[in-house]
Amino acid sequence: MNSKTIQMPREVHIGPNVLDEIGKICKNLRLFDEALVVSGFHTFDVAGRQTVDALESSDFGVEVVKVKDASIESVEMVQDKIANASVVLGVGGGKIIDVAKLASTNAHSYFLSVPTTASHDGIASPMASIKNDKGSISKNANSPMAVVADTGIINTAPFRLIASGCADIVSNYTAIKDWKLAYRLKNEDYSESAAALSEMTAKLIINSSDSIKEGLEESARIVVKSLFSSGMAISIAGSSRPASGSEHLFSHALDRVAKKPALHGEQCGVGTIMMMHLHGGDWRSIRNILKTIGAPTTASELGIDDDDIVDALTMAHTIRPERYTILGDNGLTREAAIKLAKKTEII
Ligand SMILES: NC(=O)C1=CN([C@@H]2O[C@H](COP(=O)(O)OP(=O)(O)OC[C@H]3O[C@@H](n4cnc5c(N)ncnc54)[C@H](O)[C@@H]3O)[C@@H](O)[C@H]2O)C=CC1
Ligand SMILES: O=C(CO)COP(=O)(O)O
Ligand SMILES: [Zn+2]
Repeated sequence: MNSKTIQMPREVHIGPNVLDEIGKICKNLRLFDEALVVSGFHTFDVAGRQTVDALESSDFGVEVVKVKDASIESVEMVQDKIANASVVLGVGGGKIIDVAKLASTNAHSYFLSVPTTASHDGIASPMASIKNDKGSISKNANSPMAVVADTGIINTAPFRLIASGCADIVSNYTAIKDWKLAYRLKNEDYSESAAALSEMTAKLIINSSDSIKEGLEESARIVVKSLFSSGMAISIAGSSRPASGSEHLFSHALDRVAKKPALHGEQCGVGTIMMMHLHGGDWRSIRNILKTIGAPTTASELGIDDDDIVDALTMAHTIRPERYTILGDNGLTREAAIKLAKKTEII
């Protein structure tokens, strides 16, 4: 039996105003002197400035770099700025955290994940989804040393972002079905524990769907903890397989074809409805759960043209050819894609 290394965050700080403690958190982790804060242009105002102030009040020298996308160029730009920083902090949404995560890995620096929204399950995972002109590449990275999730800040984000995070978790259902299929048909490595954790996390969100409401700090806390658990399933598996299957391939394809893509989790949620149908599962219950949460369930709710949905369905299998899913090696024909999207009332 070959050996396996599982990386997980050492600490998770979750609650209102934990961001004010980030300087002390870094010192307790034996991180000193210089820090690099990576943020988005908007999220710097949301939490980046506050992060800098808290670090400086703990005698850190702080440099700031702002990025706008999750491209390899952004990763390299951040990497070049790490220099003497003992720690890199990603303060923002999924793209910001992924860029900071991969840049710090490449520069052999420590990384702290400071999510400003609960919209994706990359806050604690050891993966970074980097975009290129062909789509999205899931790259191995180091898990964050710590996650500092200020639910006071996360709770003030537009509720659409939290609903998107819930949809990203619900998508674990079809991801696991695809993973089991690849295990049976292609003898792909499969982890029962990672799959069980991933499915349990999705079940938790489904069972809480009635109580996840806008403006409730408790809702933000429930979703952050679920996103964290989903990230742990990715850690145990050593890949994004427990949380990323055919529904994610559809979302990554949409990112390429849509004029204005929706949020990652929103697209994955709609993809889950259709892929659950392909798996012969209860797609209507997935749709009802997403409706209860307040996540999109149709092309028009995503703000995406019907043709783009069909185009993304027909090219999804090409996004990551090595990842076998219900889409098979040749994917959907255009006619089958139209039929699927209509049957599930996406278009
Ligand atoms: N590495 C991993 O394991 C995973 C990575 N991902 C990646 O994460 C990305 C999706 O992340 P998202 O956060 O959904 O999208 P995003 O990072 O593209 O955008 C988030 C948006 O929300 C805004 N925002 C963030 N916090 C806010 C706040 N408190 N108030 C107001 N606005 C706020 C940001 O300015 C930005 O416009 C995708 O690239 C996806 O591939 C998703 C899941 C797992
Ligand atoms: O989005 C993810 C899990 O929710 C990561 O998946 P990818 O590996 O498809 O980028
Ligand atoms: Zn996802």
